[in-house]
Amino acid sequence: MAQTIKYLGQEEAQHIDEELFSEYGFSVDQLMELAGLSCATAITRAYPITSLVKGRPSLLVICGPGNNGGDGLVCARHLKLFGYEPTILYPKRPNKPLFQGLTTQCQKMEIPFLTEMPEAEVIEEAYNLVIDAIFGFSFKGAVREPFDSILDVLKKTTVPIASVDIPSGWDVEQGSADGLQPDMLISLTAPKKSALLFRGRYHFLGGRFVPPGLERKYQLNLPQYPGTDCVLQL
Ligand SMILES: NC(=O)C1=CN([C@@H]2O[C@H](COP(=O)(O)OP(=O)(O)OC[C@H]3O[C@@H](n4cnc5c(N)ncnc54)[C@H](OP(=O)(O)O)[C@@H]3O)[C@@H](O)[C@H]2O)[C@@H](O)CC1
Ligand SMILES: [K+]
Repeated sequence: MAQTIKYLGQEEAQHIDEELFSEYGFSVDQLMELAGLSCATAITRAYPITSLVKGRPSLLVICGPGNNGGDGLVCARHLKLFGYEPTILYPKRPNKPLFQGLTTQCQKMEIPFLTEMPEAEVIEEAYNLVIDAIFGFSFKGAVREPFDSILDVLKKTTVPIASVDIPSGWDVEQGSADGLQPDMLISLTAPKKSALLFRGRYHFLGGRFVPPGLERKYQLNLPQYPGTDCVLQL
C-alpha cells in the first residue's frame, strides 16, 4: 500500500530548503523557476482560460518580500506565456539581483504592476482569480504592514484565491481560524502541516525536483507525478 505523504513542520521545511542548496547543488533561481512553473501549470488545470467568467482572463498576483514572492513573479511570467492576463502587486521589493531580474522579466513580458492594493469591490469587478504569493514557510508572528491591510482586503473578496505553498497569514503548522480561505493551495516540495486544515477545492503538489536521498532522509513519501507532469492533484 502506498504510504501517505508527509506534512512538514516549519523547521523541517526550512532544513530541506537549505539542504537543496548546500548539499544537493541547486541554486535558488533554479528551484524558484520550477516552483513558479508548477504554480502556473496547476492554475491552468484548476482554472482553464475557457472556464473564466470575466470577459478577459485577468488575474491579480500579489507578491511578498521573500522567496514566496519570487515564486509569484515566476508564476505570473509563465501565466502570461500561457495566455492569461496577470497584473502584479509587489509592494516590498528586496534589493537583490534575483528579484530585480524577475521584476524586469515581468515588465518586459508587458505585465502591468499596480502601485497600490485595489479595494475588494474593484478586485471582484476586474479579476477572475487572485494568486497569493505573499508569505511561505518562513512566515512567523503577527502580519506586519503593508501586508496586514492587503490580507484584510483579500478576506473580504469573493474572488477565488490560489495560495502558493501556504495560505498567507496562516501559521505554517497551525493554520489560522479567521484567516484567508483560499480555493486552491499549491504545496511546493511537500505540503506543510497547516495544509491539513485547507478546505478549498483544489490542492496541488508542485516542485518536482526532490532528489531520492533527500526524499529518503525526510521520509517524504511523495506520490508519483504522472508522466512528465510538474504538478499532481492531491
Ligand atoms: N525548497 C522549496 O520548497 C522551495 C521554496 N520556495 C519558496 O520559498 C518560500 C520560502 O521563502 P522564504 O524563506 O524566503 O520566506 P517567505 O515565506 O517568502 O517569507 C519571508 C519574508 O516574509 C517576511 N515576513 C515573515 N514574517 C512576517 C510577518 N509576520 N509580517 C510581515 N512580513 C513577514 C520576512 O521579512 P523579514 O522577517 O525579513 O522582515 C521575509 O521577507 C517557500 O514557501 C516557497 O514558496 C521556492 O522558491 C524554491 C524551492
Ligand atoms: K502564499
